[in-house]
Amino acid sequence: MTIRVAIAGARGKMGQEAVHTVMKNAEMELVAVLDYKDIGATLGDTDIFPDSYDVPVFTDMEEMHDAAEPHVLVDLTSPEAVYKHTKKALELNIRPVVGTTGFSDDELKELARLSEDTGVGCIIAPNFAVGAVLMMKFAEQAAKYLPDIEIIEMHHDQKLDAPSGTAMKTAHLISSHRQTHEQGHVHEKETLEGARGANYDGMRIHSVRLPGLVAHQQVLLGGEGQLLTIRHDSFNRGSFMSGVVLSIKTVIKTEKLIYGLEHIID
Ligand SMILES: NC(=O)C1=CN([C@@H]2O[C@H](COP(=O)(O)OP(=O)(O)OC[C@H]3O[C@@H](n4cnc5c(N)ncnc54)[C@H](OP(=O)(O)O)[C@@H]3O)[C@@H](O)[C@H]2O)C=CC1
Ligand SMILES: O=C(O)C1=N[C@H](C(=O)O)C[C@H](O)C1
Repeated sequence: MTIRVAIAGARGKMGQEAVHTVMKNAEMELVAVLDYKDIGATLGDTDIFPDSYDVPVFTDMEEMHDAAEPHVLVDLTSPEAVYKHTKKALELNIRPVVGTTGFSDDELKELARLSEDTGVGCIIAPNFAVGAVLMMKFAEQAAKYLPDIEIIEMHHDQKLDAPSGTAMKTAHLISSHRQTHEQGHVHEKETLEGARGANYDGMRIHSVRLPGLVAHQQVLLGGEGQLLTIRHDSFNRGSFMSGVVLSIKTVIKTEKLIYGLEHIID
């Protein structure tokens, strides 16, 4: 069966890479693009893609569903749009593969419930790069032995959400093996607000935003006289594409919400 794929956010940095990836994949067909702006009738009408990319563009998901009948919606948009898109897709029986970050815990719970109720599979992957998933898993394991942890995530300066979805997911995984405890000195006091970063169960998360960066994270685990640093770098957005392809192929066989690529990689 050819998997009929739609992409939301196709004009973006990740979206462009995903468009080319799906177009090149023999097991998939890019049948539609969802945008919120009028960018022309097809992707080829934009300056970004070759004229030959005659993929229809829709601004309404229901219209897209009726006309293009996609099996999967890959969402690479913005924290503002993603919850609404994912919910709507589940209601329309389109399986979401979501790379967009910035969900609240309540939104994730609500989408998991909706996916379970409808039996429509959904994959939400805060990071599609296999190396990043390994970094998170290694940190999760190491936290059992070195529970004092600070996460430093570093991204390009166009990123809208902070902390990154990867940092949030890392903290979430680690917290399952680490007793909640405050770190640093009990009388510690910030003389400049934010100096100690965000507090997740006592773990600190620091977000760096600079031009030139793509996506990078270090997990620092401190112990008596020692420091373990687990680091991952994505130098380009090609690093995420094998995870996008795997997620599209997996979501088709899934009937519930899966949060994190670690649940689907071998
Ligand atoms: N899971 C993963 O591995 C990765 C996830 N990401 C995440 O993916 C998301 C996109 O990242 P990136 O490509 O860098 O961001 P970009 O800003 O480059 O791209 C987002 C695109 O989505 C468009 N967009 C915004 N709202 C809508 C909407 N309602 N419908 C359709 N399109 C919309 C934007 O259009 P306009 O600019 O005109 O508003 C833009 O073209 C982010 O949340 C980022 O954190 C990024 C890399 C890897
Ligand atoms: O915005 C990005 O670029 C990225 N976003 C994801 C995140 O928030 O973790 C994944 C990756 O870090 C790149």
